Amino acid sequence: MLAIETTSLTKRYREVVAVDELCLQAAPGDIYALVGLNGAGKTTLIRMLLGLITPTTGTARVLGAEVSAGDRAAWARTGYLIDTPAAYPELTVRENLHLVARLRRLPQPAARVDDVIDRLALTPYAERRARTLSMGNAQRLALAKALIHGPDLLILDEPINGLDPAGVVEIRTLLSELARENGTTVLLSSHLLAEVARLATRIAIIHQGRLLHEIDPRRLGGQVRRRLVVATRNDTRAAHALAGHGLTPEPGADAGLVLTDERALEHPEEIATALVEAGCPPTRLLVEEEDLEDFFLRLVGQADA
Ligand SMILES: Nc1ncnc2c1ncn2[C@@H]1O[C@H](COP(=O)(O)OP(=O)(O)OP(=O)(O)O)[C@@H](O)[C@H]1O
Repeated sequence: MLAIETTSLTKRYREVVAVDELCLQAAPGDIYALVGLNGAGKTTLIRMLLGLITPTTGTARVLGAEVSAGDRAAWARTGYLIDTPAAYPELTVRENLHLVARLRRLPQPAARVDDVIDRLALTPYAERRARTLSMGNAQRLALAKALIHGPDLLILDEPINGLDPAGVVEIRTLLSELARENGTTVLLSSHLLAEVARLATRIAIIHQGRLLHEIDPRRLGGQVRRRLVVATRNDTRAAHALAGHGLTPEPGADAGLVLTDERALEHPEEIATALVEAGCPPTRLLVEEEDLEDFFLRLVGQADA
């Protein structure tokens, strides 16, 4: 059974198509990341998955059941964080969490609250009023509320916004553990692409409401562009020598030469040897790889062209 499955899911607001015939699938234990420019449709998708808005056409299934507003069974197994972290400002962190535990009618609420405070490193702030929390700790409290009932599915809109670098690492570790050890499925949206590349098991690039590309980050290496950057003291001579070996050097943006020939990328040492033999040894030789950000911008740019 899939944790999330959408079939031609579409949401229109008058002339705006916020989500357009979207077909996505996330398996249990996936950390599925949605990335896209502002207005790409990520939040609209998340709201449909949570039953907060109804699709114009198409369907969404979550944990095996079609999403419908007010479905308590699905709500009991799902945790979510959307919009700005909302907590009762005058209540303490612990009181806020007790309230959620009571609303969800959890057995042994005090133990659950202690456990989630500990998991999210909120112990030093447990007796602080929510309004006095820093943005990062407010975000931790919001995550604690999403996690308190041990959900099978976590839906998180921008969960690492506002966290400091240490906080980002903590949340990454926590989400990875939940997915790996408990089989929790995590669907998240984020603009922090470097972080997404580390955390996610699948990445969906959403553009103008459509699924532009789906990536397995472990195989990103097979999909991104690579190039060999060579610097020498005499680029004209070096270019001539490399062309003599059947290669196609291009001038680099600043200086030096750029090669994209497969042979050059696989065997940069042959390039070094050829340049030494031609009397212009490399002062720099580096295989550069597009990162997720470059890859994302290139795909989005191509889609708009
Ligand atoms: N209630 C609404 N009424 C009209 N248009 C809307 C509504 N909600 C969203 N939209 C439009 O739908 C499109 C998708 O918006 P959405 O908020 O889902 O994007 P997003 O990918 O979450 O963006 P961001 O990264 O900025 O949060 C945008 O063009 C937005 O203006």
